Parts: sequence; structure tokens; C-alpha cells
Amino acid sequence: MSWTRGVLWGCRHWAPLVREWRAGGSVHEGLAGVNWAEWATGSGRPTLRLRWPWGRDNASSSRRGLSTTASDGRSASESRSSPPASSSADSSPPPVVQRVPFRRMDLPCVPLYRRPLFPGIVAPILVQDAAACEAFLSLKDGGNRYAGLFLHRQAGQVRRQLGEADEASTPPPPPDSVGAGAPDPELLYKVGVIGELLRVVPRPKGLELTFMCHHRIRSLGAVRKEALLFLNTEPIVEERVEPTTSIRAYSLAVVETLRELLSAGSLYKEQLELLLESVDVNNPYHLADLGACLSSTAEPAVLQEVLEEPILEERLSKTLALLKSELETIRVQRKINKQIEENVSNAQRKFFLNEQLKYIKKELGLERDEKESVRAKFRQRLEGRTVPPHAAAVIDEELQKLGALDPASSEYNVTRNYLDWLTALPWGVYSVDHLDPDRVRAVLDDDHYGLEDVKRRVQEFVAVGQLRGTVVGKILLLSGPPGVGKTTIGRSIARAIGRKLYRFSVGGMSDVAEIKGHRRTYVGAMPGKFIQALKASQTQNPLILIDEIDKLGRGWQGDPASALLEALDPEQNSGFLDHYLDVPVDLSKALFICTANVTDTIPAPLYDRMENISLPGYITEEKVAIARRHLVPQARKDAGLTAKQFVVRDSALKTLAKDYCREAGVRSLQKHIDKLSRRSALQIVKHESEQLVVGSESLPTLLGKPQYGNELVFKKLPRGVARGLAWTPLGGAVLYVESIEVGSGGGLGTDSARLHTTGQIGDVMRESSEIALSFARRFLTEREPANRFFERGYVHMHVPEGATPKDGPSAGCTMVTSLLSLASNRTVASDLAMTGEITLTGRVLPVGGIREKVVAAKRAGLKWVLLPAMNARDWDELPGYVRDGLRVAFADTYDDVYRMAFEGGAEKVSVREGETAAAAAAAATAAATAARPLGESFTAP
Ligand SMILES: Nc1ncnc2c1ncn2[C@@H]1O[C@H](COP(=O)(O)OP(=O)(O)OP(=O)(O)O)[C@@H](O)[C@H]1O
Repeated sequence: MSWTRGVLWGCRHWAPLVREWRAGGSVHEGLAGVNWAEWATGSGRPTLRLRWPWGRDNASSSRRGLSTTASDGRSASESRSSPPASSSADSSPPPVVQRVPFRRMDLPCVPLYRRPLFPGIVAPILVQDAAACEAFLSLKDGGNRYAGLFLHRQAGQVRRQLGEADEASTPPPPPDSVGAGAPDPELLYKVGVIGELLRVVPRPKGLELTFMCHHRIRSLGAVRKEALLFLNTEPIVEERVEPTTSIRAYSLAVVETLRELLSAGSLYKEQLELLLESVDVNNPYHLADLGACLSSTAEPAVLQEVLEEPILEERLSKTLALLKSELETIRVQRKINKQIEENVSNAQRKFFLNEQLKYIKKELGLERDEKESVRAKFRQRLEGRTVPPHAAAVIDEELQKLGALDPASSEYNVTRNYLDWLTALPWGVYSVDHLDPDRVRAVLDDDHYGLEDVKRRVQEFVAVGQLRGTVVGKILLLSGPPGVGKTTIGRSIARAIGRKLYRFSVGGMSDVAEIKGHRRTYVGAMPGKFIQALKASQTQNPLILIDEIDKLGRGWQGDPASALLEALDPEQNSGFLDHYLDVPVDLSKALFICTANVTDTIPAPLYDRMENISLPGYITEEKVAIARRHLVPQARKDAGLTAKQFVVRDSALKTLAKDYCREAGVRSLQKHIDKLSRRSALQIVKHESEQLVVGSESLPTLLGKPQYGNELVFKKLPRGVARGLAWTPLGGAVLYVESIEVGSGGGLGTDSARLHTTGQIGDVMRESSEIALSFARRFLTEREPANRFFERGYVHMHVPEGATPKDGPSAGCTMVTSLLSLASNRTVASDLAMTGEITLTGRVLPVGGIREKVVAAKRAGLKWVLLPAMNARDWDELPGYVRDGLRVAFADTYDDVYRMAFEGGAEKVSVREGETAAAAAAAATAAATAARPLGESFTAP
């Protein structure tokens, strides 16, 4: 007799018995039919120790190959002959030892619908069919304790049909099975186990039969089919093999995987623990069977394969594969569980915290009606503000509406946002202006060098404000090329007069809603820029700087220019109506400053209302001064350098301005100086030197070769070339007109001169060239009748640079001069540059951009400029430092130009440097009249 541990399949079915045993009841009675069993409570956990009934029969046990393991670690056959010490203390009555028959015999069949059972397993099976129950009871009463346990082939399907049954129970036969619970023998697998009926317990749904599974049996066919199916069975004799290394390795791997399963939290934790405690690695049969049946996720058919596998090594391998897949499933399942738990617990945590917060607020009396507090906040914002009556009425109405709305409704949010804007506006709040012209001048001088016009204009504006006691709304327009300080001077003005600044750019803006706001019905509706300006500056008289007004777009969403007009026009803007706000707002006290590069593209009605101050670009001296006073100190500050560490000499600044950055503004100059300062910082950080002194000679090393060469392409103008002056958005430029004769004497088959023009010239300029040709031809005919150049010549006129588009009439005089130079074979005075439109009758008409053109001539180092007499006023308005070093001549007709260009007129006209334009114009006209040889034909009207 020996004690051994068996695995209890479905432990919880034994729980009542355990309780009974603990209470001192008779275990043996409770375990009817298993009077050779006892309970042990090693670790407080009930374990069934089984006393094998074939205990003394070593030979038969080994023949049957039963895989049971003794509790002391010895094999079943050994332990049977010498029971462990614990068993000697056992006082249970001597068991009735019966052998499990190991022969061919007819057995009642118990179909298994869940999974096959393996030898060594104790498992309860629920039989629901009444007839079958009856039959089992009568069999038991007749002393027949054995049954064949076979897996049904449709086990999975049946299980799915019936739903998951109790974990440890086998579901009843499918309702469509033949007879009262007896399965079709064809639907049963042929290999099963013989089960010994240990216990029968009536259950509400039928009978619970507890079987102890013994050796494998094979069904040889049905014998009879009544309430139960009887099968003829034979025991399967297993070949006992000596464990090889490979079998041992498999066994260890199975044990290891079982351990991992245990720690991973397998469904059959209890059974696993039990198995691991009792498992004998030296009994691989036992291990393979028990391991397989502990895999909870395996399909019944796969388990059946293990049951049917005759070769031990294969059986172990299949078991291992099942357990590994089980382990993987559990790992994935744990991962999923963890994720779900995290999500759920986060949501729960939030919920609990919110609930707690609510409760705490309530307890402390902090909870107020949300709506009330919002309304109170809005009311509080308006305290001390002078809200105009029409706005106050709307606000009151909206506040009342808010009180009646449900906070969860979308209407509530719309109203709340609307009120937020209405109450956030600085109703009646005005900043105090500093209306002292001297102080204002000091601030402007501090920030910007030069820009006399702008500064004077701002001073005048402030002076008027001082006299009137208030500054009325104005629209100033600062126009000029990029980088001349338009935006920054706008900022300085705000600082000088002490106004809050709000800047926005309208470049490319095509949606009128950006100016006037969206209607409140739109999702995400917002007021326009002007209302935003008031909210941001929190005053009703800010300085609003509107950048890039010349690049205002126009799209299908309306015309922003008209909307701007409404906001800027002093006549209209006292009641500016934003679409979103829907309440008139007074913008008349705001000061508007717009900036633009060109004025032509500004919508006429807007331009009409603006006061244009043009910033024409800087000459070299101005750039040097700006760099010295502002750009270099700023670059030093930005790079963290001291005045000693970074020095830029004036010579370097001059070379920079002349040869590296020839733009009208100073942005490129600023970039070059920044580059130098960074170079200095690097040298200091790398301890290469303690200071960087930049002279003009070091510029090529530090910045590379100069970008521009001499602007004077021709020192002495060749035949057919005349020098003009042009205006570009980037400032003035010296422009050459070149004409050459291409073939002559009827080469082109006509007797009239032909003109071919190139150089990306626009329509106006092309017309100008045609006028120039006609005029030059006539002029030459009258002046040199013998010269028949234009009758035979074919002329090609080119205006470099060919890649830059050019247009406008102001090159008319230059074109005529170029053609006459070619025709009369004379060169044009080389220190002269000219500008002016020519008419067919030879009149010289005024042109624009005089300042830029004069600056360009000066930059190029020319001595003389020839301007239309009607531009004398523009010359007169130029600052002295721009005119210094330049001489001007004025032309009414082309005769004046001719004299200056070809007859050394420049020398004859006695205009001294710095002479006023009026005097210069008078002198020029006098000289022209005196020297005019062509009679009245070219006299200006
Ligand atoms: N007269 C000046 N004195 C000092 N700094 C100047 C002067 N003119 C321009 N600057 C500097 O040049 C830089 C460019 O100026 P700003 O951005 O105002 O140019 P802008 O005319 O508005 O150009 P854009 O038309 O491209 O907007 C600024 O850093 C500014 O300080």
C-alpha cells in the first residue's frame, strides 16, 4: 500500500468535502468509493493524497505504465512497497484494494464534449440525461465501477452550441444525439481512458460522477446501445522505454514551462501547483499526460492527438508545444488585461477625483452656480468703464439671455464668447498722449538716423495735438523701398507719443472677414483685426500699424480695401461696425500708420485719404551713419560682445555700403554686420583673438569678394550709349541705353529706318523708343540735313540688364540721346545722367522718383544730373546732404538736353553746387534760349 498524490480535476467540487473534513467529519464516508483517500493540508491548501489500490503489485503497475508520482519523490512502484512516514501515522481503516482490470472488456461509455481526459486525472463529469443517470446508478449499484471515457468528435462544436459549460464539467450530449443520451459510436474517438467511478453526487441538473482516470484504452466497436452506449475496449499497452537524454531534456522543458505558467497565472493554477510539487521528472509518461491536460487553451482534437500518440518523445514534444502556446497566450492576455486595466483605472481615477472635488467644494461652500460666476465676471470687467449706451444695452440683454440658457447647449457657448469679447473691449479707456514735440523728436532721433521728413511730420502732428488738446485720428502712409525703416519708425512713433502699438500685415489678405470679422453664426467666428487691436492694446486710441498695404489682396470673399476704408476713414470710423461684434465701436481716436513699398497699387480711395511720407532710400553716407549709430551697437548686443571686442571702422562700413549691399535700405547691411559680429564672437570663444577690428581691407577675407563692381560701367561713353536714371521698388539705379547700327544701305530692303528693341522693356517703354526714333530722325534732319543715317540705318536698341523687366516713359530723353549719338557719330558727356519723358514735339515732361534717381547718380559718383524742368521742385525738396557734390541741369525741351549731352552745355550752365532749383532751372532755361540754334520749332509751349 502506498500513498501518492493525484491531481484533483475541478478542485472546487471537492470544497464541501474539505470543509466537512476540517470540521471533523468522516472523510472516508464523504468520499464514498474512495476510502483509500485522505486529505492533507501541507500549506493550508487541501491536497488529495490517494492510496493506490494496486499498491502491492509492482509488476502490474509497471506493466500498465501508470504515471503516478509518490509524494516523497519516488516512483509509484517504489513507493508502493514502502509507504512514506506520513502514511504510517495514518489511522484510516485498511482500504479495500481493487485492481483496475487491464484486459479486454465491455464498458459503458461516457462521451466527453469538452476535452479528453488523461491517465492520473480525477475529474467530475455532469450527466444530465435522465435515462443515462438512471443507468449509471443501476450500474454502480451492481458493483460495476468502470467506464470508458471517450472524446466526442464534435466536441468543440457541441461546446460552442451549448455555450461554455461549467469549467470542470462536461456538457450533456447534444440534443440531436441518437437515443436518450447515448452517442453515436462513429462520432467518438477510438482512444480514451478507463475511468473508475469514485463518487456519485446528485446535482440539480443531473448526476455528478467523479472518475479517477487510469490507463489508455481503445474502442473496438459498439456492443449495444441502450440508455448508455456499451463499447468493447482493450487496454493500450505502452512500450516502457528507458529515458534518453532527449526525453529528459523534454521533461525538464515541460517542467520549466509549467513553472513559468504558474508564475504567469494560468487558469489551472491549483492543479499546476499540485503537479509541480508532486511531479517526477523521471516519469515522463506522467509528465506528458498531466502537462497536456493542464493546457487550458488547447483544442480538444489537439489534446486527443497527445492522448493517441504512442511514442513517448513525440508525446512530450506535443505537450511542450501546447504548454508553450499556452504560455504565449497568457502573456498576450496579461498584456491586454494590463492595458485595459490602465485605461479603466485612469478613467475611474478621474471620475473619483472629480467626485471628490465636487464634494470638497460643496463642503467648503465654494460651489457657486457656474453661470452666476461667469455673469459676475463679465459684470466685474465693465466696472469703471464708460460703456456707450447702445453697447451697454446689448451687453445687458446678452447677460440675461446667458442666465436662461443651458450651460451644456452650444448657444450658451456662443453667447458666452460674444459677451467675452464685448466685455473685454476697453470701453472709454484712452492712453494719455505725450504731446511735447521736443520729447517726441528726441525719442525718434534715438531710434533712427535721418528720416527728417518723417520726424518733422510727426512733430507737426504732435504740435497740432498740443494746441487742440487732443490728437485727432490720422492716416499716415510711409512709403519706400524695403529696409528703410518704415515699420520700425512706426514703432518709434508709438513709443514717442506714448500710445499702445498694434501691428498687423495685410499683405495678401483677401478675406474681408479679417478686417470686419465673421458673423456670429459661423463656428469659430472671431472679430476682425481692428477689434482685436482694441482688445490687445486695452486702449481705444492705440497706434495701429498696417504693414504692406500695397499688397492687399482681393478675393471672392469680398474687397478688403473697402472694409479698410470704413475702418480708416476719419469720417466713418467713429461708428465702425464689426460683423462679429455688431455694435458700433469708435475708432476715430486711433492713429493709423500704413507702410507700403509702392504707392501705385494702393486702392485709390484709400490712398486719397492718406498722408504720404516717402522714405526714398539712403545714400552711402547715411548708411554709414546708420550702421555706426544703430546697426553695429545692435549687432554687438545681439552677439554678446563689448565695444572693445568688436570694432568696425568707417572705411569698412563705407566699403560695405558701396560694394556689398547696394540696396536702398539697410537690411542687407545689417545682415553683413551681423555676420561680422558672429565671426568676432567665434574668434573670441575659440581664444583666437581678443578683439576683431574690421577695416575695409579685411572685408574680402571675412565676407568674400564684393558683390557689386563699379556702377559706372562706362567711364567714357562710347558712340550710341547714353546714361539714364531709373526708379525701381528697391531704389534708384543708373541705366544705360545702347544703340547700334545693324547693316545699312537697303540691307533690309527698305528706305526707312527700322528699330529693334530688347531688354525686357514694357509697352510704355517700347512706345517711348518709337517716339524717340521719330523725334531723333526729325531732329537730325533739321540740325544736320546732310546726315541721312536714319534713312538707311537699321538700329538695334538695347537696355541692359536684359533679365530685369523695365517700363515707364522716363527713359525717353536717354533713348533720343542714344540714337542721336549713334546717328551723328558723337559721344555723350560722360559725367552726366539724365531722366525725363520726351514727347513727339520734343518737350521734356516731368517724371517720378527724383530722390531715388538722384541718390543713385550720387552713389555712382556722377557730377551732373539732368532733370525735367518741371521736376525742379522735387530737387529743391531734397535734403542738402543728398544734393551736396552734385550739379543739376533742367530741361524744358530736348534742345536743352542736346546741349548738355553733346555740346558741353554742362560746363556752360553756371549752376553751383547746392544752388536752388529755381535758380538752376532759370539758368538752364536762359542758357538753352541763348544757345538754341533751331529757332522756334522746339521751343517749349
Ligand atoms: N534710419 C534708420 N536708423 C536706424 N535704423 C534703421 C534706419 N532705417 C532702417 N533701419 C533698420 O533697418 C531694419 C529694417 O527696417 P524695417 O523693418 O522697418 O524696414 P521696412 O522699411 O519696414 O521694410 P519692409 O518694407 O521690407 O517692411 C531695422 O532693423 C531698422 O532698425
